Amino acid sequence: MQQDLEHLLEGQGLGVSILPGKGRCLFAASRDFYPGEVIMRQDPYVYVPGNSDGESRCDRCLCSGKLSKCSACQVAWYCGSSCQKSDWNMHRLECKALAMVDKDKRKFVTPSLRLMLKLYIRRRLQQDKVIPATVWDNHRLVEALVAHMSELEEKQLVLYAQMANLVNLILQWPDIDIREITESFSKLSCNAHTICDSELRPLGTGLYPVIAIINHSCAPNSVLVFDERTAVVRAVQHISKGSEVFISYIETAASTATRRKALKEQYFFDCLCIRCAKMGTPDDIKESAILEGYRCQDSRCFGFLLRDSENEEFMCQECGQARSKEEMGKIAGEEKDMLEEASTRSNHALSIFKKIENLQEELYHPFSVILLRTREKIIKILMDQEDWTEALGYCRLTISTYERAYPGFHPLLGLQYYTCGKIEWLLGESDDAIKSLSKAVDILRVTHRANSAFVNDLVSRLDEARAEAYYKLSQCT
Ligand SMILES: C[S@@+](CC[C@H](N)C(=O)[O-])C[C@H]1O[C@@H](n2cnc3c(N)ncnc32)[C@H](O)[C@@H]1O
Repeated sequence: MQQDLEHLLEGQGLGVSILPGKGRCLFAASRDFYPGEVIMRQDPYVYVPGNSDGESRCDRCLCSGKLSKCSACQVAWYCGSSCQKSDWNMHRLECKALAMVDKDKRKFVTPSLRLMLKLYIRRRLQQDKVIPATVWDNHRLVEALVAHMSELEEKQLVLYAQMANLVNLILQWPDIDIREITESFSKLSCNAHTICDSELRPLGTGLYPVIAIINHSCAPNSVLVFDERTAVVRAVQHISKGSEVFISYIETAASTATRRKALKEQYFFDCLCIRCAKMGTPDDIKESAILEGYRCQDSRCFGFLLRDSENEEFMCQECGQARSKEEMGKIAGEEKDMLEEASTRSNHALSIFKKIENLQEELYHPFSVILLRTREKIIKILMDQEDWTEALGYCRLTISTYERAYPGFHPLLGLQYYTCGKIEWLLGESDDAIKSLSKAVDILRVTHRANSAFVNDLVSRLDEARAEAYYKLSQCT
C-alpha cells in the first residue's frame, strides 16, 4: 500500500521523504506548484461533527439547521433521509453500540470519543470488506501516523487511557486493544484537522491520513481549506521542485514564544521554520512585542515596548519614554475584571467589550492581536444586531492589523476584506465596496476553489457593486 501511495503521489508531482527530527514530509518532487494550485485533496478517513458553537450538525454533510436525531441511538443527527441513508454503512455499528449505552450517559459521548469509535468501526468494515479500502483510504495509513506516546505527560496518558476504556465499554468487541486505542487518541491529537466552512468557521473534526504527512511552518507555502468535508491543500506561494510543502497547524498571528509553546505542547516539536529561526533577533523581538506587547505612553508614537534591565519599567524603543509596571498592571487588572464580567453578563456584552477595547487601546500596541480579537468580538455582536455602520467602522479598524498579521494570500485577510466589502455594499458605499471586494477576490481565488459557490457569490457581489457604481456615475453626468 505504501508503495502504491508513493506511486500515486508521484503522478501528482509529489513525493514523501523522511527527514531527521521531522519524520515524514511531503515535497514537490518533480514539478513546481504555483499560488492557487491544488497540491492534494483527500476525503476524510473518519470525521465527526463538532459542537463547539453549541449547535448540532448533520453527521453526514455537517450542515446545521433543521435536523432530526437518529431515533435508535439518539446521538447522531441528520438533515434528511438522504444523508441518513448515505451514512448508514458507517453509522450502523456505532448506532447499535450507542443504543446500548445508558440514556443519561450518552451525553458523555463527546465528538472525540465518536471519532475514535468511527475509526475502529471503519477499520472493521474495511477488514470485512463491507466498504472498500483504497490506496488513499485504508487503515495502514492510520497505523503510520505519529503518536508521540513517550512524550505524553502522565496526566494526558491517564486521560487517553480512560477514554480508551470508554470506547471499549461502548463497542464491547472481544478483540479490542485498549493500549492501541490510547495510542490512537494521541494520534488524533497531533494528526486530525478541524473541518471548516468557506469562511473558516469550524464544523467538525476529520482525519485525513495522507494530508497528515504535511509538516508545519509558521510561514507556510500552502493552506488547508475544505470543499464540504474534502480537505484541499492549495499553494499560496511558489513551491519550487524539491521544496517541502508546509501548512500551518496553529494561529500564525502570535509571538514566536507563543507559537513555539503551542507547537511543543500539542505536536511535540521545536519549530525551526524561517520565522522561528529568527527567534531572539532584533526583528523577531520587535515583531513579537508588536503582536502581543504594550504600547507607548504617547498615543502618537507607534513604538514597541521592552522591559528595562532592572525589570522595573517598559521602555519605548522608538521615543525612549518609559511606562511603569504599576500603571500597566492597574489597567491590566481592570481589563481582567471586565473580561470576567463579559463572561457572566452576556446581555451586556457589547458595552463590556467596548470598555475592554478602551482599556486595551491604552495598554497594547495598536497592531496587537489581543486588541484585534476584542474588535472581532465587537464586530460580530454589531453584525448580529445589524448595526452595519458601526460594524463597518470596527471592520475598517482591523484591516491594517490583518494586513500585518496575515501577509500574502492568507484566507483570513481575504475574508476580512470580504466582510468589509459586504457591509460597504450594503451601506451603498459602492466605490469602497469595489476596492474591498476586489482585494478579497484576489486572495480568496487563490486560497479557495475559483469556481466554488462561495467565490462565485463574492464575484457576483463585486459585479453588483461595480454596476451600482457605474449607475451612480451615469446619474451624475
Ligand atoms: C501531522 S504530523 C506530520 C507528519 C509527520 N512528520 C509524520 O512523520 O507522519 C505532525 C508531526 O510531525 C512532526 N512535525 C511537523 N512539522 C514539523 C516541523 N516543522 N519540524 C519538526 N517536526 C515537525 C511533529 O512530530 C508533529 O507532531
